[in-house]
Amino acid sequence: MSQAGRVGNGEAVVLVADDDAVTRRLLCRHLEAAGYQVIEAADGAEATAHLTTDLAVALIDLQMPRVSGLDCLRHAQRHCPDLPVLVISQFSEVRDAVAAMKEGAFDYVTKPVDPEELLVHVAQARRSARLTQENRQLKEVVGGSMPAEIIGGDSAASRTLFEQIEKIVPIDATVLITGESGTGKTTIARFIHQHGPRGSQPFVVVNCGALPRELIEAELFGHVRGAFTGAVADRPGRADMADGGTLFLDEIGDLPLELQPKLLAFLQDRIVEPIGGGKRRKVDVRVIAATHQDLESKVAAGAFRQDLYFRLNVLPITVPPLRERPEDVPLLCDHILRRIAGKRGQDPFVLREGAREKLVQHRWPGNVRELENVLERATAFATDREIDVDDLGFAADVVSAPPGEGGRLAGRTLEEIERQAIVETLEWAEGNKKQAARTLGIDEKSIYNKMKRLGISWNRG
Ligand SMILES: Nc1ncnc2c1ncn2[C@@H]1O[C@H](COP(=O)(O)OP(=O)(O)OP(=O)(O)O)[C@@H](O)[C@H]1O
Repeated sequence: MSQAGRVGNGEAVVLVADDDAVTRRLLCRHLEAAGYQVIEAADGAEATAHLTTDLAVALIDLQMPRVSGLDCLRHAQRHCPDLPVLVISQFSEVRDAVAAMKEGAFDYVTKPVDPEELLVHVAQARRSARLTQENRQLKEVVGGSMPAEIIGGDSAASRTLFEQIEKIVPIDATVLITGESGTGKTTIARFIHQHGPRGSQPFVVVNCGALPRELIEAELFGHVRGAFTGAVADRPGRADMADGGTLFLDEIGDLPLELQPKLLAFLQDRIVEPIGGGKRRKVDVRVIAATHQDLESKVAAGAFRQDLYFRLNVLPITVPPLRERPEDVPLLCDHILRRIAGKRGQDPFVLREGAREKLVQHRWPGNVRELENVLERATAFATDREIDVDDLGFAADVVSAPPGEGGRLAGRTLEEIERQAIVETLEWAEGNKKQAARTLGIDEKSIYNKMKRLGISWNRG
């Protein structure tokens, strides 16, 4: 059961999910009186069906049948990460509410809910979500104007890469950047944008791998009010926001097959057509796409359209993995260490010779991002300004053990075994956490939590 109330309070829509009809009605009445639109859900399953990015706030009771409040919260975090969730709990369940906050709930309200308090919480949640969203959008748009530095050039592989980039920069055509995770594809995309003819215009990112499939089209092309459940206002897409500048399609290999014809049509005529039949608008954007996947194999396997691949692959760039350009490691280390010290307002760190050698020899399955993480950690733990091998925190024996050759399990702690399983799977998945999580049979959030707990520094950002 769901119903919309009267429009007001900036047309903000609040989802109220509670199986207790009396409480639910009461909450709805308070919110409607304050001018909010309200959508009701009588259990967790109904609530998850209504969780969309167009909600302003979700109020979710922790104890609900079918799908628990905690699972609704998790669903919200996966599908609409910017949506603030307020959990409702009995006073006696405050511990659960606090646990929900640890999982990402914005705040909690206890039953019986005080109307004044409720409205304050909802207003705070909205304000905070708006700030986060604006911040992120700003970062994504103006991020293109923060100078992108590409360090390297001591290896033949990176010299060839730099020559390619230099040639591509002034040509205002579509670029396809391929390479393992963490090799610098996004950095190169920004660099090309900044130094090319559109450098003063926006650089707008759409991460096709991070967005749930049902949201990608709306993010790209926008939607009109009423286009789908929860689309309560017109919203422009990122292709619109990029007008005049560059649209960066990250993880293009993850674009679902059913959306590929739409992107192809857009690449052909640059016309943005919002979902729900809004006004068609021509935009002027340069497209740069990137992927860590082998698109040719995906085409051969029927998972990526060949015509789209050809449209994207106008100016191809392949970024070599760091292990194929070890000569670049010292340069990168100096650059990263300078950046870390600058950020912390400290004097530069010095890499001792042994540590430098170790870093050059490492295979870097997570590439430059892994190198950054290792150095961040090493500088945090170094007792003086000098970084030694021990500061690198390589669980060397574990990390370098090839998959399946980790030795006998008996005599080792579960934590060690878990750590090894994660590290090896990440290596195998070339740093791709989504893929590693899938292989390990856990969800993506769990792999992040486990990595944090076990101190594995393999962040993809
Ligand atoms: N050549 C380089 N010079 C300086 N910094 C670099 C270079 N390559 C990568 N980096 C740094 O490494 C990190 C990862 O780079 P980036 O995000 O561009 O990689 P990516 O290939 O886009 O990764 P993913 O596939 O995971 O999105 C960034 O912090 C970036 O600044």
